[in-house]
Amino acid sequence: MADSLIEVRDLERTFTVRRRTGGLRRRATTVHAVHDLSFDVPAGEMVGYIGPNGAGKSTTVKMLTGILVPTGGHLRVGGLEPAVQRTELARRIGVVFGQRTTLWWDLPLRDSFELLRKIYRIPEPTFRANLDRFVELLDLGDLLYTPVRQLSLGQRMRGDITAALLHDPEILYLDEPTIGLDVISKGRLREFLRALNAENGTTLMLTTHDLQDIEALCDRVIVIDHGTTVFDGPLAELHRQGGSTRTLVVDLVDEAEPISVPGAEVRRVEGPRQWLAFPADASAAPIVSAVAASYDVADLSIQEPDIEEVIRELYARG
Ligand SMILES: Nc1ncnc2c1ncn2[C@@H]1O[C@H](COP(=O)(O)OP(=O)(O)OP(=O)(O)O)[C@@H](O)[C@H]1O
Repeated sequence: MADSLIEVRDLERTFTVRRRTGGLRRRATTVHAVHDLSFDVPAGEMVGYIGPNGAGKSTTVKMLTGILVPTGGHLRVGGLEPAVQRTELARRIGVVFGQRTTLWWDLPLRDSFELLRKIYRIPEPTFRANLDRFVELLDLGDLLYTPVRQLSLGQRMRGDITAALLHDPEILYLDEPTIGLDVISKGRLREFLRALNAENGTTLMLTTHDLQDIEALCDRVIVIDHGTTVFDGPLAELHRQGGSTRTLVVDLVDEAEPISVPGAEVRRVEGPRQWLAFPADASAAPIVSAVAASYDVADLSIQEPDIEEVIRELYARG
């Protein structure tokens, strides 16, 4: 695809590992961490890259950032070959790892940022404008002179995100950015990332086990398992393929027999409350009308499909 910012074709990465076969013997075996992987990401997209443990997510991101060399296939990021043009690529990408920091542990945040300015040769006006903007948006003002090791996880994450964005990267890779954060911090971070994408057009590739991150941020999801794509499409399509359902929760005025209406099926009854499942891509309106027409209803609510369930099914099938 001509206008893809990230182009991955038939990508392969194998590792040779020596496994004990009993006694002192070891036999070399080949692990296919990434196998026959293909996808494209156009500029400005927010993509969720998910899969079970050991699926090959980190290996893919390491190849995309040039840390690892592919053993086969084709890979271009912004027209560059990551492992060969790693320095050039570094100026165009930002990387954030939820589990470890790229900041200098003993230095105040401000000094870490200053070092990054020098490393990336960020022009002074760009640096100052970006720093001011992110410090304000991420509420870092009071923390600039605190050594990184004294920051809480949420504060450190905001520092790491600022560090990854000071040089105006076109692509931001985020690996478990909300891990360990409380609900409020997660929400603020997601809001910030949405705004970054909308205002700067930054392409986001998000690797996470937190599917709420995906639901909050990504229109598109790539699911990999055993190193290869098992799903690539909109989140809504993932729900559809997973055969997922929405649930209409009906509170009747009095207890009654299970409700019988076309297009929905009673899954549970507890006193006057009944849970009716219907296909996630169907409209709730005719079901709500049918229930209201035939029963005395005190209250109604709709529960959205459980994405965790959908993903679990997909992994189980793979
Ligand atoms: N340096 C390495 N040497 C040998 N095997 C490796 C190496 N790096 C990764 N692997 C193997 O490749 C496979 C994919 O690993 P990878 O770390 O990419 O998975 P992941 O999807 O990121 O998993 P997680 O969600 O647990 O982080 C695993 O089987 C892993 O053991």
